[in-house]
Amino acid sequence: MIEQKDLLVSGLGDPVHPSPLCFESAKRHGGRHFVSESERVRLDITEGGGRAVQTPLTLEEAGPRERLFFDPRATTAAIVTCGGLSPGLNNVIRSVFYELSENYGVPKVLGIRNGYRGLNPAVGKRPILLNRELVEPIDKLGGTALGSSRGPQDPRVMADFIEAQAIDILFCLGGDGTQRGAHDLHKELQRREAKVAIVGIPKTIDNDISFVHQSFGFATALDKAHEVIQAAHVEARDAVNGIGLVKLMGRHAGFIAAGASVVSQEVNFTLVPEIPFPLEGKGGFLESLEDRVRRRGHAVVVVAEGAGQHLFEGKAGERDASGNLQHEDIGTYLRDRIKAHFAEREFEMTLKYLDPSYFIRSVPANGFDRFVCDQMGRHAVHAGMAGKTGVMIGMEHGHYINVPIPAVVSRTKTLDVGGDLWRGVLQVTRQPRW
Ligand SMILES: Nc1ncnc2c1ncn2[C@@H]1O[C@H](COP(=O)(O)OP(=O)(O)OP(=O)(O)O)[C@@H](O)[C@H]1O
Ligand SMILES: O=P(O)(O)OC[C@H]1O[C@](O)(CO)[C@@H](O)[C@@H]1O
Repeated sequence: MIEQKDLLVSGLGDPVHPSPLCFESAKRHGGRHFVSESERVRLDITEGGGRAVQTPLTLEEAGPRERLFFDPRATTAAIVTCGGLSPGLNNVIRSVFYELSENYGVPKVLGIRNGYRGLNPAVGKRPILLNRELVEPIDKLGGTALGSSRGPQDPRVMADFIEAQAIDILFCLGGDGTQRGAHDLHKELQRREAKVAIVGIPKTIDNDISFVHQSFGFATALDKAHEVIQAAHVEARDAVNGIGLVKLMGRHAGFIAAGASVVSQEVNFTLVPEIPFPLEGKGGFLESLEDRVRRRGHAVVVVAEGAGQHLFEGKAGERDASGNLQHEDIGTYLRDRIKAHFAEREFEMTLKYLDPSYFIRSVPANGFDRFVCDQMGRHAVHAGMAGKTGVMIGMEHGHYINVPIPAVVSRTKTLDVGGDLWRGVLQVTRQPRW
């Protein structure tokens, strides 16, 4: 259960060391980066009896602080990347490294190999000492220079390793699972009264992490998904009664499918996890698709990985190493159902199925994401050096913020089906309002 105290940003102790950053210069540019502003938001938390209550949460603006908890010259930091890939991971690693080593003067930054696995010496590779030569070129590359993994590690074993390596700050780049792992680790270190800062940096192309308006990698994923949708549109348009069906990632949330549909403007049906749709019958997906093809000669359908799972009820899905439910493959299922539907009606049709899943997340970050990564990495360093712990860098209302991890993982962000993005999708697709 989340307690009120979990909703406050934890600190390791009094920050006593003067910061080497130039605050006068920051002030001349508006001072926004070091004046801590806060705002009130409402947070849904579930208490004992499953009652959802609304609790006000004070958010703290991220940014450099005048006094630090750690003496930069005596600090050891480490970076770990976990979960699935996302464009921009290397950019964040680079940004964290440069902010630490060049702006704060931290002498030792370790790269933890292959996610939390690298914090368990029994199964993981040894950390690498990051240096300028290694880190300098990685921003041009997709993936993560440190490697990643899924699957649990014992927080006690990880805490032992962190203490043995004398790591003062650990930056955990990953999705909601990674942030949960970071929280467990933070709790274990707190229990030991170890002065180690755990700072999360949100990573997901799915954009489903709370308190992050737009996570890094999402914009790049939209660019790539858009290219594939354009291909599907051209194929559908130039065939006789052509249908282009594109499956995109999005386990719990339809942000990629919805965003890419709006970017493309050529999509006629967008199917997302948040809105169960009727497959058959009048007004259902198949009938509506047939109607569209009869009227316009072609159609483009975008389906998110987590959509339509109600169609598989009763089937027990498998789980990955981290415990994430593996969805039934809605893409190939729809492909086969669409073909069967048109065959039954003896309605000639050509269907092209495109599944660009890994293509949209393994590529280098685009310009916008590179910018977000740079800022996120630097804010994470400011938080860590100030001794903030159990926090993740978020972004709300145009401000980077330090958010307590329990608040982050207390809810999953999903599409607001009454919001602007979904309204945009409905306008673009003109699909039925299921
Ligand atoms: N509830 C949890 N408690 C502690 N650790 C967890 C939890 N869930 C996941 N982890 C750990 O965090 C790491 C990454 O988790 P996971 O594979 O779920 O990816 P993720 O961070 O959610 O990213 P993605 O969005 O790509 O799925 C794994 O090592 C996993 O074991
Ligand atoms: O094949 P993997 O690595 O498990 O990744 C697939 C998952 O990664 C995600 O993109 C999240 O990072 C999900 O949308 C998807 O279900």
